[in-house]
Parts: sequence; C-alpha cells; structure tokens
Amino acid sequence: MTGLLVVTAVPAEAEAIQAGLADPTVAVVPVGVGPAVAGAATARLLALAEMADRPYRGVISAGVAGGFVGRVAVGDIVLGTRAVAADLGAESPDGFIPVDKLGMPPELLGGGTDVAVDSTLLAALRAALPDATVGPVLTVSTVTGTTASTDALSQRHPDAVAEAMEGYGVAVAASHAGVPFAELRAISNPIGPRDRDAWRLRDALAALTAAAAALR
Ligand SMILES: O=C(O)c1cccc(C(=O)CC[C@H]2O[C@@H](n3cnc4c(=O)[nH]cnc43)[C@H](O)[C@@H]2O)c1
Repeated sequence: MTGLLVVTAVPAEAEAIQAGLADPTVAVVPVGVGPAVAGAATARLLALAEMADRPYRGVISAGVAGGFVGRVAVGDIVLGTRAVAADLGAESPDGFIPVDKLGMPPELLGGGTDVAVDSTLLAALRAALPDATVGPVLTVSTVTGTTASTDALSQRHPDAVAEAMEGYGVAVAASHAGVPFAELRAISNPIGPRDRDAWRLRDALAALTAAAAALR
C-alpha cells in the first residue's frame, strides 16, 4: 500500500503543496485543468498503481478555487463534503436541469451529479485543519463570471462554499477505482463578475503550502 495521491490542475499548485508536505509517501501530480482531463489522468494513475500492486490509500483533488461571497473568504482553506457536477445538465426556459433530473437511466450517470467524499479521510483532514471551512464544492467546466450566473448558482446550491474545475472528475475516477476521495481547496478569488486582477493566487498558494502538512 502506498500513501496518498494528491492531484492538482497546474504545476504551481502541485509545487505549493509539495513545499509544505511533511509525509514523504504523499505523491503530488499536476493532472490538468477541468473535470475530463483530471478524471482521465487520475483514473490512469490509480490503475497504474493498482497494477503495480501499490494502490493509493486515498486520492485528494487539491488546488485553488473560487469562493462564494459571505460563505468563505479569499485565503481560506476549504474541505469538500461533496463534489457536485454543477453544470452537467440542460438549460431550459425555466432554468437549469441537472442531468439526473432529465429522465435518463441512473446506471448511465455513474452515481449521479453528486459524489460524497470519504468520511474517514474528511474526518482526518478536519482534525488536522480545524480552521477550514467545510461544505460542498462545485465542479464547473466554465468559471462563473457574471452576476446572473453567480446568483443562479448560489441559489441552486445554497450550502456550497466554493467552485473549482476538477473535483467531480477526480471523485468519479476514485469511485470507479474503489479509492477514498477528498477535496482540499484554497480560495484564490470570489465567485462573481470576472476580474482576473482580483485573484490572490500568491495568498492561496501560500495557504495550500501551510495546509499541506495535514496531508499524511
Ligand atoms: O498563473 C498562475 O500562476 C497560476 C497559479 C496557480 C493556479 C492557476 C490557475 O489558473 C488555477 C486554475 C484552477 O483554479 C481553479 N479555480 C480557481 N478559481 C476558480 C473559480 O472561480 N472558478 C472555477 N475554478 C477556479 C480551477 O480548479 C482551475 O483548474 C494559475
């Protein structure tokens, strides 16, 4: 049995986590941006480890994220309770319809649009990061960037704390491999009208480095 696998979107996130790690058995791999590439790359890493008879004992989707204003602040650490595929579905004149409400056979939906994180892994992370905000983390393929879409998303997910672009894909890969899943994010920007200059990447990456000691 090997240690934990931590997957990030970009190398800067992986380097930030690597810089704070205390446990040498944790592997940190930047796998790419978005749920499809992150899910496929994670599935491959998990399968290779399994074939080598060195399965990972957990996989964590980690990196920076947008935070819902009023629920979390820039620089905060978030621990996901569920990874929610928030834009997987259909638009309609009456609003967004999640894919699991479109009448498709459930077996085609791979467990639905909402994957719970592993309770044991989450409990260990909560104990090590008592100041973290805990709640559902949305996975989107398009970064939310208007007031209208922010309000709609916030109303559809009143308990969600953050959005990022990989968690659901990594969660599905973990679920198919039978490996416990969790999500750890540092808030780099508020979710809202797009303002790339307002992103506090350096602060968020520093928060990731500080949080990385909890990954063991
Ligand atoms: O340019 C850099 O130095 C740099 C350093 C670290 C990270 C990046 C990214 O571009 C990260 C992309 C990654 O961040 C997540 N993210 C962050 N904010 C949001 C958001 O408001 N909505 C959705 N996703 C967000 C996401 O997981 C991206 O993959 C650049």
